[in-house]
Amino acid sequence: MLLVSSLKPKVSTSSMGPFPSRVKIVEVGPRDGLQNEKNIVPTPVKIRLIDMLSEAGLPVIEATSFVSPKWVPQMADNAEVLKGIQKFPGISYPVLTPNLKGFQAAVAAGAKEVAIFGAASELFTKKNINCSMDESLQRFDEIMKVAQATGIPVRGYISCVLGCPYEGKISPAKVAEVSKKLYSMGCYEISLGDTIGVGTPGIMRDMLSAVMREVPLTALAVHCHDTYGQALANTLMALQMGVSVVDASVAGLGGCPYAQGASGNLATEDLVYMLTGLGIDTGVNLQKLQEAGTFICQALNRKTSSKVAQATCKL
Ligand SMILES: CC(C)(COP(=O)([O-])OP(=O)([O-])OC[C@H]1O[C@@H](n2cnc3c(N)ncnc32)[C@H](O)[C@@H]1OP(=O)([O-])[O-])[C@@H](O)C(=O)NCCC(=O)NCCSC(=O)C[C@@](C)(O)CC(=O)[O-]
Repeated sequence: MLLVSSLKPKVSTSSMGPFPSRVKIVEVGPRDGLQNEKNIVPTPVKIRLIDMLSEAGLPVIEATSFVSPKWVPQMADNAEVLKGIQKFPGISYPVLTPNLKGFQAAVAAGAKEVAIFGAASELFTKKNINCSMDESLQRFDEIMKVAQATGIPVRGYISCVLGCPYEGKISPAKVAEVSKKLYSMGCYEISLGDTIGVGTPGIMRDMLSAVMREVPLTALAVHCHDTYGQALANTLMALQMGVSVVDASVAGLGGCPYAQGASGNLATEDLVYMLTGLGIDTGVNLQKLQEAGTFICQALNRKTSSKVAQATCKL
């Protein structure tokens, strides 16, 4: 016979409130989803994908990144992509900028919002953007000063929040410290990335509890990769703790080229399906989103990683 005490959840639920009534989905497929693709995706395909995602009603679509083309050749057509997409009213099309050079190129190509990207790991920062964490913050500060002077909102990413491919475990205190720095610098939102998808809901809870002491909940987003099949569960934990901004990638595409072992992001289709089931509003049309997923998978000659798309596939 099972004792009642053994049925008690091990995870404390003291920090959990009701789910948010609305969730903002940040679609990262065109950038995070494609950046690791070996074969260069034709620019018109990238543009069509973003237009289809706009038609599906995603409120934020990360369009590309203004990084070194030697480091990430797939994003070398950043200006053409940004200039070529239809800009739907009410939808933001942010781009990644690692330094002032990238920021200036992005603005010249018409970017109205950018994202800087740091990490809670010294080794990952070196591998990803070739500098120390302190140097990265100096570069971000340079971007922030010009962005604030020109009225460009800046989002901040922190990678490796639940584990690092080079350093292993990352303490919640470290993530909280970096989050506080980026928020104090002026980032309007901090996206917490489980870059290699090693986290579990308990670790997510501990990390978020620490970050929430430094940054208002309304300024936090989660960005989960699905390497160990935990992305949806980790996201659900974040939602239960009050986070209302979630990054996801159509068809579950994605992965950072400088994070060994990184696999795809949480599939946007699966996220929308779960949120709809919970009665949480996203403004996204699942049917149109799936059409975008089918389009990009056909273009990449790839099977979708979205469970929802697999389940509803007519073939
Ligand atoms: C940061 C750098 C540029 C430093 O790279 P570096 O080699 O140290 O840069 P440098 O300043 O010494 O310059 C070297 C060359 O790059 C050029 N350069 C310099 N900056 C730029 C720029 N912005 N755009 C275009 N070109 C640039 C520069 O002009 C020069 O050109 P050369 O004289 O040799 O011809 C490089 O390390 C880089 O581009 N890294 C980007 C890596 C990347 O994109 N990673 C993936 C995104 S992060 C991610 O996926 C995680 C996330 C956000 O999704 C969240 C999560 O899941 O955790």
